[in-house]
Amino acid sequence: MANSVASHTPLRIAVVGLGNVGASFAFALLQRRLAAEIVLIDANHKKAEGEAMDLNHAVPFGAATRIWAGEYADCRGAAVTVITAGAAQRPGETRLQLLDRNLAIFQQIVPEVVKHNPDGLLLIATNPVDIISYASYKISGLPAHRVLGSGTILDTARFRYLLGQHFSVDARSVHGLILGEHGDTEVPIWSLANIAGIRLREYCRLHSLPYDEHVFDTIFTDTRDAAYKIIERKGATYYAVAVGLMQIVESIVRDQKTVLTTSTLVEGAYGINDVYLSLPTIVGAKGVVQVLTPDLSEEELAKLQHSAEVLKGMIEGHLPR
Ligand SMILES: NC(=O)C1=CN([C@@H]2O[C@H](COP(=O)(O)OP(=O)(O)OC[C@H]3O[C@@H](n4cnc5c(N)ncnc54)[C@H](O)[C@@H]3O)[C@@H](O)[C@H]2O)C=CC1
Ligand SMILES: CC(=O)C(=O)O
Repeated sequence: MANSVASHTPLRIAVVGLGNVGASFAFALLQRRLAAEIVLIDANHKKAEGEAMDLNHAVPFGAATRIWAGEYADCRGAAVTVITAGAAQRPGETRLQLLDRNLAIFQQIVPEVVKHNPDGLLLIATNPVDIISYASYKISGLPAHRVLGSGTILDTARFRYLLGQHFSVDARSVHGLILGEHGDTEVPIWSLANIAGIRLREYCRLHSLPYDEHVFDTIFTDTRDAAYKIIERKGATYYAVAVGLMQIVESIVRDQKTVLTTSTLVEGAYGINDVYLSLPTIVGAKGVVQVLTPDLSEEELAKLQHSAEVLKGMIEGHLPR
């Protein structure tokens, strides 16, 4: 019998925008050895070239990955195109204030990506991420399950970290959700936060700890305002979001079906329609596999609906109809 070599398409991930977030993401992706090929695209091609050179010099230390600075045509065949291009917040600036600048950039980028890669997924990190993800869905014409935003994955991680610190429990064993906008109207879901399935109020009772509303309020405001505090100190945030993006990509390329608080199109859940925001979402090879809708308290539901209204107001005021 003649030997045959199975045809094999190398797994390609494209990154558009090689600033703080894009470069950190590419580095995390390389270390995780998730992709055979990583193509780096930036309006500043020299920046992409520099990042490709630097990352390639890490290849002999472990990960056999082909990395290069490319053009949009190189998005062809990419399983996921991760877009982190655009303006970032300056100290004191809100995410929503970036909208018009980043919308103009996405009106150029998304058609280019989709022209060369109509079958891949888009993963957006650029802020305001919920509205830019919604705009990308509209501009691309792709089905919504193939356009995801990083949403509140970072806020959920910050929340779990701070709760872990408070309770002296590994953050990975603390379960909590931040839903809604990745931004000022995001909602902490206290009613479901738990350690080993034990709700926090009960956990405090069992361990003779005070359930101090003031302390928990501070944990939430520190979660919500973390980006402002980091940007004030070091100018930008990038490591944690990069690892979060890597986790989303991992769940896609390995079809892991991890539940992540990605930003996705909401169509009817909690009475919310036609807006991208974060709900717990099963993410797999096709992108969004299912959006989960756990029972929320009345207060949480009202805050989530308010968050949706704020995002819809921004969409109506800024996106072409
Ligand atoms: N979703 C999240 O949780 C987070 C989102 N972000 C957002 O990510 C975005 C990027 O942040 P940084 O990397 O810190 O910014 P950065 O300024 O370091 O990098 C932006 C990159 O985009 C490139 N770019 C600009 N216009 C472009 C175009 N038309 N085509 C291709 N590339 C273009 C620039 O050349 C630059 O390399 C910002 O909107 C920021 O707010 C940042 C952290 C967390
Ligand atoms: C910049 C941003 O969106 C964050 O760190 O949450």
